[in-house]
Amino acid sequence: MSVTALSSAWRDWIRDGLERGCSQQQLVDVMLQNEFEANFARAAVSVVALEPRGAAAQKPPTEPMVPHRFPLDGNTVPGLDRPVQVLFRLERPRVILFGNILSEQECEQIINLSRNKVERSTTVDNATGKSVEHEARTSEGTFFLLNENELIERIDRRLAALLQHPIECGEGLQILHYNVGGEYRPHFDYFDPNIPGSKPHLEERGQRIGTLVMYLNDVEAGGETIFPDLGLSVAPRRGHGVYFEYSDDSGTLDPLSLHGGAPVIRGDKWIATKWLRQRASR
Ligand SMILES: O=C(O)CCC(=O)C(=O)O
Ligand SMILES: [Fe+2]
Repeated sequence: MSVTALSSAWRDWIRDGLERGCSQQQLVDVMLQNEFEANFARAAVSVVALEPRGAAAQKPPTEPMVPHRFPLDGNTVPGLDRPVQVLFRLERPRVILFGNILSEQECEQIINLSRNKVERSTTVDNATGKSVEHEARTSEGTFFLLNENELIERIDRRLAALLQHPIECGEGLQILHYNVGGEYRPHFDYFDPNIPGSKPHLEERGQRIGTLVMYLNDVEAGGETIFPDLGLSVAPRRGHGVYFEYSDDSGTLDPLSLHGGAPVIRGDKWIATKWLRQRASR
């Protein structure tokens, strides 16, 4: 199945690409790699190319994106290289639990590639924007660059098609490992625009707009992803992933997206997180 609807993220991506000097054909080629239908991709690029500059600023705020981004035929998401299921969906804020995003083997492979690389996790310092260790985040972690190897490339492509967001506008996969007692206390994933430390991040790639937390193993007890203000907790299950959004098309941030990783009670917990950004690196 091909993608036949243009999200605002793709529209912004086309506009940015044109401003950076990419040819229309280069942009169309990337869209084809991301499962867009050829005529649609060509039309979309030429329409955006004809829009007056600064149109983004004049665009009226639109409704928060709605689940039609995931055209459902039955309860699986079509157009991917494996049958990803939708297990539950909350409309506002958007929270979707997907099943079967990753195979058992892919989960194992990611854990094995990460086991010797993980280091104590950090958080973004409010004042400086630098990464610092913090008691609120007692996990260890590592990153993969976009398309770092064949496995990560396959997964990044799948996630771009699933979330209908260009690969370049995603951050590299982050891997986290929590031992017993390890947790990530409730926090927002978006950069708080009122905090000086957010500035370099916002200038570089814009705001974060959504998060997909994928579970790489089953956890014997604890380790749920919790949304305290929604009264929602998601139990980790290998291959599943919980996706949530916190910024609508007009850039309004949603504090209901407060979330965390509850302490692991028994066993350990491995996750892979994909953060979506408004734009690619400049
Ligand atoms: O551990 C979890 O379930 C949540 C992780 C998380 O919030 C994050 O990586 O930003
Ligand atoms: Fe988070």
